[in-house]
Amino acid sequence: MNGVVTSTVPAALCDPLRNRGTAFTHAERERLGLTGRLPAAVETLDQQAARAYAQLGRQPTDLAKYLYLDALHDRNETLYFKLLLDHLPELLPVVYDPTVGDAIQQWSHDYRRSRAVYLSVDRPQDVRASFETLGLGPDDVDLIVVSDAQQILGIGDWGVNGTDISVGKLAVYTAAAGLHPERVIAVNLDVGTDNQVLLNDPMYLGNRHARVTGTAYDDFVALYLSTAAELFPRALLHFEDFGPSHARRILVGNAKDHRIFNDDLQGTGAIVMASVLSGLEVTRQSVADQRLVVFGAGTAGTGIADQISAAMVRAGRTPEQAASQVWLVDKDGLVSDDMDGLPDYQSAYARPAEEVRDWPRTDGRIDLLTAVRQVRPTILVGTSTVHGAFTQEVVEALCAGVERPVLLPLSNPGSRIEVMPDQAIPWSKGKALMAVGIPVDPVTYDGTTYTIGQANNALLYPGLGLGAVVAGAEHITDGMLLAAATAVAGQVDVSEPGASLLPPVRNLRASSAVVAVAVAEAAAGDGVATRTHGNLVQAVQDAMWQPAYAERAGDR
Ligand SMILES: NC(=O)c1ccc[n+]([C@@H]2O[C@H](COP(=O)([O-])OP(=O)(O)OC[C@H]3O[C@@H](n4cnc5c(N)ncnc54)[C@H](O)[C@@H]3O)[C@@H](O)[C@H]2O)c1
Ligand SMILES: O=C(O)C[C@H](O)C(=O)O
Ligand SMILES: [Mg+2]
Repeated sequence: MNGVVTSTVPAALCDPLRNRGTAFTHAERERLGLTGRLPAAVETLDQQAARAYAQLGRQPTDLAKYLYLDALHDRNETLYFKLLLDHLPELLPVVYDPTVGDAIQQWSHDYRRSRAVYLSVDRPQDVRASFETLGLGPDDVDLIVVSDAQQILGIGDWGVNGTDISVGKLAVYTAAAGLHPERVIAVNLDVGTDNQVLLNDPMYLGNRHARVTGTAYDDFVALYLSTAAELFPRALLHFEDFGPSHARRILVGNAKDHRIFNDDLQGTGAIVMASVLSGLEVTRQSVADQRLVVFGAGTAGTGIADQISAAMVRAGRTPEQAASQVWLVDKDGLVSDDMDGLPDYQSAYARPAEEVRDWPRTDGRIDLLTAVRQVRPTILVGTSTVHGAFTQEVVEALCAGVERPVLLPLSNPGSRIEVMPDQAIPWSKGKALMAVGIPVDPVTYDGTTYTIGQANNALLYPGLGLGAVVAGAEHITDGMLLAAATAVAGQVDVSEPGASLLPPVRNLRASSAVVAVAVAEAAAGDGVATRTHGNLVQAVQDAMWQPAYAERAGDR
């Protein structure tokens, strides 16, 4: 017995939420059974952070940095978030997009451990027990991020490797908006994978069969939803990176009964709405008068079309008029109503075949360039995953059509983006009002420096989630999404030439707090709030977890 005890790492050093390593005082070390198990120095969190940051700096690649931070996350959560928060613009691209995409591709090879919950379609009887192992009660969980990893970023199906998109999204929730790290759960729904590389990789850690589909898939998602909602009735259920055929169906089918949020549809739609609102500040136009072309009409693209057309309706258009100001271009070209087998999320915006009968075609399709020439869009969005799709010709045609087009190539990661700003800004002669999904450097053209905002849902969903939690919102309403978008756009001053359309990542905590207040107000206005607060600004501040050691070691 003795031998076992002395060779075991003490519990206080193993629990990442309680561990404070060399910051434990001597009295705490004694109380927690750590006497003699740490070097003599007693450090502050700042001293530890300085060492960790130096260690991080010695990692040779972003992927190595990701793995270093991942291990730190599993060792000492306070220190991890301290580091993240102190260096957010530098580290967000490491723990999140784009590096998380590389990490996911390597995940089974790099696997050490993770606190995520893995739910296997082959063991539905384990779903409840898997959550119960966490030892959390009905009031203990604010948020669960789940992914079935069918459409990770723009890199497709990564099966159980996609676990880290849930982990990464949660890290951003905590870093950006102070969601309490102990009150959140990352979940992977392992329904198999159609990724042949994974299925033939001896290291692959997930279920080694094709994705289940049909009723078996639907039943498993329903089981997840009902179990999570029953065990953690206050939790917001965030869906991430589901495939296009499932994402919308799951959201629409369950929005009435569950506190459910789809980030790729709703979060992306809202951050794009924020970019558009800022762009309209520059052009001094109404959203009601916009013409939107979406290239890549999947989950994100149609979510964006929904949000922008909903805003047109709020600005006075009928739903039919709003839909008539949207054009979708997908693999088979411009989406028109004579196409066979259109998915429902595209058919809502299909153009009448009659209207486009005389438009020029290439190989029978109306391509993006033609659509841009014909429509003269005021807003062009890219969510296609097709790198380079916004060619010089397309950008020039866009600028020939309107004075200051809004240009949003949003595909992630960088290897998928439709065009980089350092190309598009000169091609547009500085006219395009741009934002992109990944962090990029400013572009100087003709004496003006253009700061490119990051139209990534990460600038929006953390504040949205925090606001929903503070309000105890039963649903995420369109009003809450628009409030979030308006609050984000309200934080930028676009009067200077080249100004960013979105607030900078370095202000993300403050920006998220502003979003949270607006969202909680909208939740109350829409009648979905279950908690009221005398002073909402203070309530939001109080709800934001800070990376600092609690008074008494061992307390969380
Ligand atoms: N910036 C953000 O916040 C954000 C949010 C969500 C998604 N995204 C990005 O958007 C992209 C799409 O994500 P998704 O979840 O919507 O994926 P998705 O698979 O649901 O949609 C992609 C769509 O592009 C279409 N497409 C593929 N090749 C095409 C081509 N050659 N021409 C025209 N259309 C083509 C597909 O048919 C599909 O409809 C990804 O790169 C993702 O990272 C960005
Ligand atoms: O995860 C991101 O970086 C944004 C978005 O959710 C995506 O799927 O690309
Ligand atoms: Mg996503």
